[in-house]
Amino acid sequence: MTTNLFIGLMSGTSLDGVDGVLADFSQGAIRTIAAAFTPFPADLRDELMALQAASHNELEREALAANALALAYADCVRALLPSSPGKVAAVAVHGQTIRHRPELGFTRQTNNPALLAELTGLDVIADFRSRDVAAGGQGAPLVPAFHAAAFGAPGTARVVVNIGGIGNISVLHGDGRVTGFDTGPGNVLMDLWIARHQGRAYDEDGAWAASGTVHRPLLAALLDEPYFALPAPKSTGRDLFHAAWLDARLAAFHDVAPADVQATLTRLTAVTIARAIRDEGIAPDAVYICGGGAYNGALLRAISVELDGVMVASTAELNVAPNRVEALAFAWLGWRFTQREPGNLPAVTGARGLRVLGALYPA
Ligand SMILES: Nc1ncnc2c1ncn2[C@@H]1O[C@H](COP(=O)(O)OP(=O)(O)OP(=O)(O)O)[C@@H](O)[C@H]1O
Ligand SMILES: CC(=O)N[C@H]1[C@@H]2OC[C@@H](O2)[C@@H](O)[C@@H]1O[C@H](C)C(=O)O
Repeated sequence: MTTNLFIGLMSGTSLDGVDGVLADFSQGAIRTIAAAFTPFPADLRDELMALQAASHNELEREALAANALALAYADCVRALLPSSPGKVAAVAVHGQTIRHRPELGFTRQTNNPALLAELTGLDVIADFRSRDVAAGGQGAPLVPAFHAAAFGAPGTARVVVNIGGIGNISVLHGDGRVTGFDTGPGNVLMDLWIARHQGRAYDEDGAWAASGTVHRPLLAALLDEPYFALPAPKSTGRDLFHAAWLDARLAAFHDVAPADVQATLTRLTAVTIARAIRDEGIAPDAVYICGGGAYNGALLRAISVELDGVMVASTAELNVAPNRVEALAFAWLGWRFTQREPGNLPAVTGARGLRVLGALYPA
């Protein structure tokens, strides 16, 4: 019997591991049944990081990394299956973005969906972005359609902000329109800086940033990046916001203390998100944050300050834990694929039209 039970798997630009959810989309509802997180083994994380830029023998190394990635995805599926009340219709898997160049006509989410189908015995739906790019779109962000379905309230203007490695906003206008784009760095630069100075993967609750002071001239230099002023549709990734990008801008600021740099990078994320929201010209009832950045108290406080007077909360207020939203979005996109319903929003990605997103690897 076919069910509306889907597993969604997301491994994003933070390169921390795989977020998975088991969800039920019966009768138009969006219900999370279980969630799991499978961290990447250190060697896989290192290799996926190395594959973000041109390097030696990368064709073979990408293929091997894709195989290892499929093993991590299969582990996450195995952690979820015991919670399933019935047969899972499909696993919808994002893959790992290693290159995102829509302006050149491609985006690459490395993956081995055939191996994942083999390992799980389940239908696997993969490669959600390339059809939108083929239709002239950015292929990203894709979550706005899901944000509208899950968090939209007719007549109410809301903004949903995903703060992963990269940040992206979904603007749910009161009249039903949905707009959105990538704002720029989410956690990626903060993660990089704390790893370099303290050997930690991220700044827990933003405590290190909170111990420092924002350096205004450095903030201005960072905000000078042309990406921030580009009109939508636009999307970005580690292709632009990487260590060399940061180091080039820090070169003139050698005397700034590391904690002050962290405070400034945290403020950069807050300012770019707040400006993006303000530039949409709406007065939202509330701004809801999801993604790992929702667990960074210093960042949330900075966003509140920048959006003076607007309520800032996490999507937990809308009954979805912030770290489950993206995986749930891909489960939903998988369900849309099986219904042959479009997953993209041309107003967001710039594609020529609505498209069914994904490709099926049968069980
Ligand atoms: N307790 C916490 N305190 C501060 N930051 C946190 C915390 N938990 C998670 N994060 C941040 O969230 C990041 C992971 O976020 P998430 O899983 O949403 O990103 P992603 O899905 O990989 O990225 P993207 O959405 O760009 O594809 C971590 O790298 C870290 O920077
Ligand atoms: C190319 C790519 O992988 N983009 C990711 C990345 O991470 C956040 C932001 O940049 C967003 O554009 C997208 O992910 C989410 C899930 C999206 O497509 O909506």
